[in-house]
Amino acid sequence: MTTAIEVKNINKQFVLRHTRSIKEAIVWLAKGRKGDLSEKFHALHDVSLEIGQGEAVALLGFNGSGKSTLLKHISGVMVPDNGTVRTRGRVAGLIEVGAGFHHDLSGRDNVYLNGAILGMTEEQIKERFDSIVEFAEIGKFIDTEVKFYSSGMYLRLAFSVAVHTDPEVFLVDEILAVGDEPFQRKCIAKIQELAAEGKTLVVVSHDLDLVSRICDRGILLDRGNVTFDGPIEQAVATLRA
Ligand SMILES: Nc1ncnc2c1ncn2[C@@H]1O[C@H](COP(=O)(O)OP(=O)(O)OP(=O)(O)O)[C@@H](O)[C@H]1O
Repeated sequence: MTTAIEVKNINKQFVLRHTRSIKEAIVWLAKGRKGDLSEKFHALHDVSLEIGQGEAVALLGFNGSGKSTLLKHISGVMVPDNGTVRTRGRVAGLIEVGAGFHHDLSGRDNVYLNGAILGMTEEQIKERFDSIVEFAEIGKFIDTEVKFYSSGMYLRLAFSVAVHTDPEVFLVDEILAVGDEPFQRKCIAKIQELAAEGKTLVVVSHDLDLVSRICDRGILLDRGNVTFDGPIEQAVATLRA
C-alpha cells in the first residue's frame, strides 16, 4: 500500500508561560540563568505512525491528549520540535473553522482566497464556484461579509471549499459539531464518498459511534503518546473501557 502520511518520531513542546515579573527575571539572571523561566508542556512524545493511501483513520483520546496537535502537524500548520512529517498529494480539510478566511471580505471573495490557499487555480475555483455555494447552501449571503456569518455558515462555506479542492488527504477535526443536523449528515455523506473514492481520511472526534461508521482504523492518544493503533472497534472499546 502506498503511504499517504508518514509521521516519524515527532515531539512537540509548548511554552506554557511566556511572561514573568521583572523581579523573577532579575533573580533568574542573578542566579546565572539557572533553570527555565518558562514552563514547558510536552504535548506529543515521540509519535510515529504511517497511514496508507485510502485508509480512514480516527485519532481518539480524552481531552488534551494531543489529537488536534497531531492533526495540525499532519496538515502542516504546526512543525514538530524534532522528527518528520511527510504527506503525499493534496492535503485539505477542516481543522479550525474560518482559518484562512478574511473577516472583512464577502463569502464570494473568501471562496477565491481560501481556494487559492488550498491550492486551486482561479480557473478551477470559477468552474466549481456554483457547486461550492450550492453545497454550502449559503444562497444570497454569498456576497455578505463573512464577519456577519453565524459559526454554522462559516463551517458550511469552509467545508464546501475544502471538499471542492479534490484533496487526496482529507483532515477533519471535531468542528463539524457546529453544523446543524441536516448539514452534519450531508458532510458525513461527503466524507464517506471521499473514503469510497479511495481518499485518505484522518478524523478527530469524540463521537465514537460516528467514527466507528466512517473509519476502519483507530489511533489512541494518551497524554501525547500513542497507546493503541489498530481496528476501529478495538480502539473504541479500549477507550470506553
Ligand atoms: N499553542 C499551544 N500552546 C500551549 N499549549 C497548547 C497549545 N496547543 C495545544 N496545547 C496543549 O496541548 C495539549 C493537547 O492539546 P490538543 O488540542 O491537541 O488536545 P486534544 O486531544 O485535541 O483535546 P480535545 O479533545 O480537548 O480537543 C493540551 O494540554 C493543550 O492545552
